[in-house]
Amino acid sequence: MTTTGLQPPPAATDRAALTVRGLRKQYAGRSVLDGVDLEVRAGECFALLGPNGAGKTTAIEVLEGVRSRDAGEVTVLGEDPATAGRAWRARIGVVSQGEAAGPALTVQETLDHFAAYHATPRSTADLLDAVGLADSSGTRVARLSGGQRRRLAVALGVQGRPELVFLDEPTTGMDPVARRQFWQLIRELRAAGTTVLLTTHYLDEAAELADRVGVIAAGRLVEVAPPDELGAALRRQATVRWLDDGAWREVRTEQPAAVLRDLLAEHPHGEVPGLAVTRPGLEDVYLQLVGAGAPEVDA
Ligand SMILES: Nc1ncnc2c1ncn2[C@@H]1O[C@H](COP(=O)(O)OP(=O)(O)OP(=O)(O)O)[C@@H](O)[C@H]1O
Repeated sequence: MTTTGLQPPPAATDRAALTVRGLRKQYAGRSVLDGVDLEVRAGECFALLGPNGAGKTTAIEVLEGVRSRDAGEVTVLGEDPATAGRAWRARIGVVSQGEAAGPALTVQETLDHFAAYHATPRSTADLLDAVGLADSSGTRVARLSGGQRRRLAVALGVQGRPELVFLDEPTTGMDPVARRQFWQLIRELRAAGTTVLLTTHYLDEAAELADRVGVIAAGRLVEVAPPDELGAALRRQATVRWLDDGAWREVRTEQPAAVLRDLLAEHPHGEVPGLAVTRPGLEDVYLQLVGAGAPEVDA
């Protein structure tokens, strides 16, 4: 695997790698996906965020062609995953939440074994390096830690040089070093033009890797935007906080400078005690979008 140094990644193209229109899915009459529309461009890294049970895995499995849908149009690399054949499957890589390999083989044997299923597999040595498993190549899969198993799953998912790779919570259980190693792998895949669709609960991961983030809640995509533009209306709101005779005062405003001017005019000879101006970060915005407990933003 080659490293990309400090070169910027190539821009995603205008060509769609996948499109989803009106995707619906129910389990036992309970709606999990309630009309999802989504387009991921070729070469793009797209992160799907959402709380537990929001339907991320269901959506990704429909796109992988391993789960049926009740309604909607889905096109992935030009084909409907529900009917696409082996040639199409060879063009996608899958890292699911489940176990990716049997327990009896070693890491090296596992990668060598699955290499035979691909026309032009990445070399086992490169994969071991890329996911940081070189020192564990002789370890049986049964003896790997949870985080090491995730690394092996990631290696297997990208082994066949897929055009499009689906990663469902790829870094769950990984230690911070392994996560950063994984991030580097994703940057390298993206630099090579691979389209990446991942789900994650880590907002820093989405911010670090994704060109765009989609937030799914109550069966719908409630917002799609680049990470630093997510919840733009919410982010415009600043909170000005200060101590007034020992009691905290707080004002939410789109014009914090005006509030500060008034405050400074009231304190001509000294500091405003406890003064702070903050804006919501990605986590605050996310919590607002999924309706989970962050403070309301006033107009
Ligand atoms: N095979 C199934 N049969 C019945 N219900 C299911 C099935 N698979 C998932 N569900 C339910 O559908 C909802 C969405 O599940 P899904 O796994 O797609 O969510 P998720 O967003 O991936 O969650 P998490 O972040 O916890 O992985 C959940 O309430 C789950 O219990």
